[in-house]
Amino acid sequence: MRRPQRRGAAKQTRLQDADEIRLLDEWIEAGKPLPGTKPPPPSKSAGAGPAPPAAGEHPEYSACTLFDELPLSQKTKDALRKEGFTEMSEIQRAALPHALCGRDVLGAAKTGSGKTLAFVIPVIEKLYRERWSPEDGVGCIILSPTNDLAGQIFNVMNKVGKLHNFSAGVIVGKRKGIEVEKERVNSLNILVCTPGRLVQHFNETANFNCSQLQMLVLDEADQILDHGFKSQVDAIISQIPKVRQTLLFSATQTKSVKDLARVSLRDPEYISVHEEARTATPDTLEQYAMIVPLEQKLNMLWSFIKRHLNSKTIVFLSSVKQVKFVFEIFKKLRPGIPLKCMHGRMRHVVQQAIVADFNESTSVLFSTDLTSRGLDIKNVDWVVQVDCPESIDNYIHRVGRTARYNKKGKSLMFLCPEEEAMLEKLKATESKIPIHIRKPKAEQLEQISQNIASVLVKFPNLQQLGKRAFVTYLKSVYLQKDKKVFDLSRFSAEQFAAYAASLGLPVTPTIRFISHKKNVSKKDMVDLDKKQMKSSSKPEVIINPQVNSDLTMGDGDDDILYPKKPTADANMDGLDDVLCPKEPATETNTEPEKIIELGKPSKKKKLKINVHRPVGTRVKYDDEGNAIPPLASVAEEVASEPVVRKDKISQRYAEMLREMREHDKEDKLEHKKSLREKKLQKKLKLKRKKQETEVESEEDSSSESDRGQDVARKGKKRYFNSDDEGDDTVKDGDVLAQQEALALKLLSKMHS
Ligand SMILES: Nc1ncnc2c1ncn2[C@@H]1O[C@H](COP(=O)(O)OP(=O)(O)OP(=O)(O)O)[C@@H](O)[C@H]1O
Repeated sequence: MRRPQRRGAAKQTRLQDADEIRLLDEWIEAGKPLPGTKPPPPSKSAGAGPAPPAAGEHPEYSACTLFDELPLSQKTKDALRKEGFTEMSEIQRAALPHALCGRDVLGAAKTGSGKTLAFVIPVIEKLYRERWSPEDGVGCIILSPTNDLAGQIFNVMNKVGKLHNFSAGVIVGKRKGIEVEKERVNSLNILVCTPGRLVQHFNETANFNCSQLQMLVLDEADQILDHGFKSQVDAIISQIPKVRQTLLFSATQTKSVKDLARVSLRDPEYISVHEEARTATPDTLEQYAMIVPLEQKLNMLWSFIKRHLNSKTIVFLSSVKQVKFVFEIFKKLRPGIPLKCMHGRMRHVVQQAIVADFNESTSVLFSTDLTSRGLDIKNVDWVVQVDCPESIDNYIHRVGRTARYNKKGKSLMFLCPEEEAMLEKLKATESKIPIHIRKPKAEQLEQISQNIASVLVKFPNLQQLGKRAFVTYLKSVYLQKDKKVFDLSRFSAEQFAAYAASLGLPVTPTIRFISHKKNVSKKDMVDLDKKQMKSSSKPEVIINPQVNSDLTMGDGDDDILYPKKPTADANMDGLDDVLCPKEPATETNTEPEKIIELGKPSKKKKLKINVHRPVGTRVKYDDEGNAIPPLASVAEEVASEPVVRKDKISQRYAEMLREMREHDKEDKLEHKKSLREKKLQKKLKLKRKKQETEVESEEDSSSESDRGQDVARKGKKRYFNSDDEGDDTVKDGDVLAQQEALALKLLSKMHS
């Protein structure tokens, strides 16, 4: 019962579709723009909505401004409206009318201007009007240079084509799951893929057939037609029909006839909507460049991030190793904002997760050029190019990750003084890049080399990564084609050493590939390594004095790292956001890990006194608590002279001798004085005693007349007192005679 009903509904739909397709074909044919024409500037009434066409009437669509005014299927229009796309961008207005009527298009427009819809819509409409069904196999191939960009295009395709019945698939990543893919690839109508993976299917998948292909699209066409993809693109072209529609899009389009001949374009419409524009980059983008010595780049990057904690930032570095190293190190130092990293060595699912996460959060994404093209991430505030872009095109694509689709954005590029030729190229009139030079003050830089060195001590595997980051950076410069900009021979051995030190490395890694260079001799490098090995395990950063003085030259208004409060003037020149960024995010831990935590644990040590210390080797300390070796305090701090000066030492010895003699003299005088005092005391004592005796004898003589019984009593007593002096016995002679007489009397009585 239900089956006939369903069949009936399907038939009804088919009939409706057929009617719509017939109408669309007529409309497209009747209103198609003349070859080589551009749409006129949008009229003031644009956006008011389409006037309903009268029956049988086919309104002009080559000059329209709304998607609804285009000869598109109702399903596509409905999907576009649901996704919020109503008004067309410039490239869409210019490219869609030509593409819809089946012409080949070579489209160029600034980054973030909506090129994706300019090719996705014609793809869907073409297959719809050709009444393509799943059984018809591959009808369209879209080539993208990277997995992520292919995924992004596939998502747009899904949104715009969600009401249609086509099957579409994204073919990217590694070989994992390829067997399942081989079984399904022939039933997909639209393939979004990287060139390599498509060639793989041509080579390995039985019955893989693209003989019915209607359309070939190359996004980032200049890159896909470049050397890197040459053999793959040639292989693909050889496998697909010559009669097809071809669309090529990029922000930096190839004009090479050779390239175009390879993809056999037929009378292509060259649509470059911003050719006459004042700038090659979005008008809403503010662009800055700073001259930063190689060894100061990390300090500068750290200082920038610390001062823009509320900004979503993409940081471009030139190699995977550098991305990994800077990401890991900064993560350990904790700037106070979430950090992410992205490079080609990650699995595709991980890349997807990172992009999705970065899309939603305010964070810093360290990346290689993997994300420099096409990636459409919401609300990126800053693009920072730590390493010089390899070309102007590369610069345009990198900065194009911000200021997308009329949104504001800013970019900052660090250039080594040796790479200033790139600045000249960018500033050349034909480049059309309005870039401003900013000279940061030296005090704006937070020096983090020592902190990095401490992290490396704690995490030896990071030291290995640091070495590799150092080597791969130099290698990437060495391998660049543009020698006017990239020339390692302009760097001195000292600069390499300072750069290594800025990465926290204790010694400069060996750089074999530049040992043959003229002005960086092998001897220089070896000498430098030896010097560093001898001097200390913590390398010192050598700052080029010329560059350092340049850094201090900036005036206050150039301030990117130390933004000021907005002033009327700042607002006038559009620098307000640079000068006064948003308040830092409130993070629980915004401070970098202390060096102590990163290095060895700090324990309070007990003060030990070395009793076995040889005499004269006592350690002295300066005002900041640094140990001074004996006699070092007399050394003069003149870098060009010997640290310890002999004449100063002998002068100091003479002074010490004079001081000692003076002390000796004083000591002797002191000693003499104390001796004299002791003698005096003794003398005084004797004198006092003598005086007392004299007083006593005077008393005796003065009372001689009254003595009577008292004298006898005193005499008796004094006699037995042996302590009395001799003089007294003489004075007591009478008493003795009396006693002798008494004794004789008693004796005679006894005998009788
Ligand atoms: N007509 C439109 N209306 C509103 N938003 C649009 C429109 N067209 C495109 N956009 C939005 O503009 C953003 C940039 O579009 P898209 O990624 O296609 O730019 P692009 O020109 O391909 O940039 P790139 O050169 O960097 O690859 C996307 O977020 C997209 O959704």
